[in-house]
Amino acid sequence: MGGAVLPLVIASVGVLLLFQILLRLRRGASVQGAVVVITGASSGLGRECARVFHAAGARLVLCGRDAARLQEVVQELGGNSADGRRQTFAPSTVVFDLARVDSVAKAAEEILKCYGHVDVLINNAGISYRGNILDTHMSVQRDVMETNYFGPISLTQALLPSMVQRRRGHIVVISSVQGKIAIPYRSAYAASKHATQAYFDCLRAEMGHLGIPVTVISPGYIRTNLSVNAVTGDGSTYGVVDKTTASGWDPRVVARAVLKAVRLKSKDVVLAGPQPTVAIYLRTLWPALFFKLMASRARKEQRRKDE
Ligand SMILES: NC(=O)C1=CN([C@@H]2O[C@H](COP(=O)(O)OP(=O)(O)OC[C@H]3O[C@@H](n4cnc5c(N)ncnc54)[C@H](OP(=O)(O)O)[C@@H]3O)[C@@H](O)[C@H]2O)C=CC1
Ligand SMILES: CCCCCCCCCCCCCCCC(=O)OCC(=O)COP(=O)(O)O
Repeated sequence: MGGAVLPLVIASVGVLLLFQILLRLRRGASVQGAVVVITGASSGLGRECARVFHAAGARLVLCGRDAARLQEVVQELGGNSADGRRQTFAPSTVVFDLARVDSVAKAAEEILKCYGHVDVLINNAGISYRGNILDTHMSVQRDVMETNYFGPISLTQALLPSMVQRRRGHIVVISSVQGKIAIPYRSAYAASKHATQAYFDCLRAEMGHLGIPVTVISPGYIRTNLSVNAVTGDGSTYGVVDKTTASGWDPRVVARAVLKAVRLKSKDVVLAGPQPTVAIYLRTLWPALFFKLMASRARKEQRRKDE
């Protein structure tokens, strides 16, 4: 009996490893020719997603507030071309401010006019925040929520009926590790990302029987302009490249992971190192310890500011 255990364990580990390898090798559905809308495509992760999805043959609709910066991306990606192996397409652009809900419905109409339908919507645009709650204007709390939450959900709800009608489509949202754990001095940002996680989890459940997948992607720090563009408690721009941002993941790596998640129709993806990943588990499994660690982090940061 004892002699049979070892081979059984070895065989089980072997099967598990094989399963892991097969999971990694999965490529999923192609995005060749798919109509992919990317918000916040003028910089950072959105711009890298534009590069990656363009190279994979997607027909892009790039969105942002700044027409000139979007045109730079279009110029860089180039016109229609076919190299025998893959056809790529010149992107279209739609310029609008996600924080102005009235402009979002009009923008959705414009987006639909580009190709008549949308296959994948990537809600990527967002803004971060730095400040303590005591000194933060209520208007800042609302503004961050408009850009990061109400904007993306308005665009999603405006494009969803055409997806439901076609029984085809895929909704993706770039949330953050801070959609799963709340860290000090990020109230507006973490709250907007927690709301995002909740809304798109509800949407996934509601769209399940209609065959429209919903993917929530939660990255850790990425090397972009997010901290430079962040808003502070009085509404001014933070304007600093934080060390955490500067030492974050390469946006090209994150963009490739976004493409993979779209191809595999993944439901929920965390793209972060061991610390944030452990913190996410700790928040659920040992909340008392997590809260202690966050309080200590807040004290340290306050001391640093006071010095
Ligand atoms: N960088 C990081 O460490 C992390 C980032 N993320 C998330 O990744 C996403 C992309 O951010 P990232 O690339 O890092 O930051 P960037 O600041 O480089 O890019 C943000 C993009 O969002 C667009 N944007 C901002 N406000 C609005 C608005 N009101 N209306 C329309 N577009 C807007 C900007 O376009 P423009 O100004 O041209 O209008 C810009 O293209 C965000 O949702 C962010 O929360 C998640 C985890 C970590
Ligand atoms: C290996 C043992 C680890 C023990 C775990 C201790 C808990 C450590 C706390 C870790 C907190 C991680 C916070 C990560 C935040 C993050 O990645 O945010 C991503 C962003 O959205 C960045 O936006 P920001 O504007 O804050 O730069």
